[in-house]
Amino acid sequence: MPLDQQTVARVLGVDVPPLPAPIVAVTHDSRAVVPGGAFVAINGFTSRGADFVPQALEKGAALIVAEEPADGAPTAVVPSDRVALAALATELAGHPSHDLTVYGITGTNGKTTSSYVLHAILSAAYGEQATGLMTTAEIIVGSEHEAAIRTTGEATQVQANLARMRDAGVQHVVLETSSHGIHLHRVDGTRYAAALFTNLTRDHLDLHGTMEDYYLTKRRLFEWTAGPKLANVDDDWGRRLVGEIEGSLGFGTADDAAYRISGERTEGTSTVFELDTPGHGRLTLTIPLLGDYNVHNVAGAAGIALEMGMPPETLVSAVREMAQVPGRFERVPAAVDRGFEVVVDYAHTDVGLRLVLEVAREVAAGGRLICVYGAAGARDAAKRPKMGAVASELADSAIVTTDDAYHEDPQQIADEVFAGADPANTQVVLDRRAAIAAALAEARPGDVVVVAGKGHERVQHLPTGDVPFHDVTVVTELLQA
Ligand SMILES: CC(=O)N[C@H]1[C@@H](OP(=O)(O)OP(=O)(O)OC[C@H]2O[C@@H](n3ccc(=O)[nH]c3=O)[C@H](O)[C@@H]2O)O[C@H](CO)[C@@H](O)[C@@H]1O[C@H](C)C(=O)N[C@@H](C)C(=O)N[C@H](CCC(=O)O)C(=O)O
Ligand SMILES: Nc1ncnc2c1ncn2[C@@H]1O[C@H](COP(=O)(O)OP(=O)(O)OP(=O)(O)O)[C@@H](O)[C@H]1O
Repeated sequence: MPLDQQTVARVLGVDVPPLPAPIVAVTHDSRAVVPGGAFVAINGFTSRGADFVPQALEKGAALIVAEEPADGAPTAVVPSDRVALAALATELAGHPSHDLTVYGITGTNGKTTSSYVLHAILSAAYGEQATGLMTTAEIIVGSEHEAAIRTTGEATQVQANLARMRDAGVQHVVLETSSHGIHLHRVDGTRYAAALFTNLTRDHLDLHGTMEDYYLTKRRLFEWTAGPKLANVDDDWGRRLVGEIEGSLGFGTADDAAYRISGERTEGTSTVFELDTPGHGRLTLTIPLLGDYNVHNVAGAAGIALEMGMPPETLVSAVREMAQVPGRFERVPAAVDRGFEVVVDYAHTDVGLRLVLEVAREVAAGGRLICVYGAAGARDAAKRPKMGAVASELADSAIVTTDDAYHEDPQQIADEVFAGADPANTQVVLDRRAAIAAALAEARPGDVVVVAGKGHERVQHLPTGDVPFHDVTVVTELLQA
């Protein structure tokens, strides 16, 4: 609903200049301004929103919102540009989270997988049309799927997607909530009904500086959530969270976990485990996913579902029937004819890489394990040599290649990765397609090739520009060629 001057002033908590007409839209991007809309000029990491005010005015902006007055433009001066953006976006969208049940999932690793698992459980219980999902991989509204750009979009996108879901009749929404999302106020104005914390390991220190700050940022999701809150108590930070936030429960293998995992075993391509629950006794869950970490991902999602009142029978059948998660230990069908396995996985930290290679080693049984991987540019560089060390330790043959280099030199990144690797089993092939081709050429029946780092992604960000690249598609093309 358009916002008149009085409403804008109330929402922002500051004086607002007279408006020619109620504000119809809000954006932080001058290129996306519509006539009669508000432009929030954000002081960014790389540029100043203030520099784009003339463009916003040219496009018909009726109001500028900024931390500093903009010369010659009607400006509402606010204490925080990003807080203001979220407040206006939420008001314009009509506070959609108040009409929805929103499940927030945070943590360093496992957010996307846990989100898909919870979405699958909710879809089984309430029907596909009643559920929605916002993750790194996709945005799902009922039966419509679209590729996502980021884990947690800007507040304008979050609120617009929630509104879209509400208007389409969706009732239950799983919202993957990154620490960037929390820190940069992208989820302000979202009311969470339940929250899940998967774990915390070193990542994103370029934004947070310290692990303590990273933790405190994620903790805010639990502070905001009145309903059920579950954290992984096998993780020290998760344990701390349960201790600090009243009403939160633990899940994991630890004896004191409210939702306790035990008896994990692999049966073919499935994993079976027991989940002791506070309200429904012991459940046996069979999941089409491999690896300890996926047992944790399912246990957390299952705990949240049960805490929210899901019948246990629905949960048990939902996780058994759930589909593969895009780009998470995704097996490429075209490889099966050749007698080996190619697995595409989103692991992009040393911790993630270790986990996926350990599972792949089990799948390989007596075969060789070949790993193609790289590290992203413009992100925490300290993990690069660690990834090199992990790949050399766990794979028989490792090929360092280019991930998303962004503005960084791919050779420089590869050198930093290689510095931690064992040269005896590691080579560098910078071109990602050529690296994958080299790995496939090496593979023999019984081997497992892991292509790590990009998972579901369909674009590679290079210093020379963005190019289409989807690991599963490239592997399939190379195998069919
Ligand atoms: C580090 C980070 O999060 N950066 C975000 C930040 O960028 P920024 O502050 O540097 O923006 P900027 O480029 O300096 O521009 C400043 C302002 O000018 C505006 N502008 C810019 C150009 C123009 O022509 N007109 C205009 O109005 C921009 O829209 C922006 O509002 O604000 C921008 C707009 O608000 C975001 O798009 C941008 O996300 C970038 C694309 C990004 O890559 N973010 C990643 C790191 C991210 O958020 N990842 C998390 C975590 C994923 C995980 O868990 O691993 C995620 O949730 O996806
Ligand atoms: N619970 C977990 N603990 C540790 N590692 C995990 C866990 N779940 C998944 N992983 C590893 O991390 C990779 C990414 O998984 P997933 O996409 O579910 O996490 P994410 O938190 O969404 O990541 P991102 O924030 O980067 O989008 C997986 O491919 C796997 O290697």
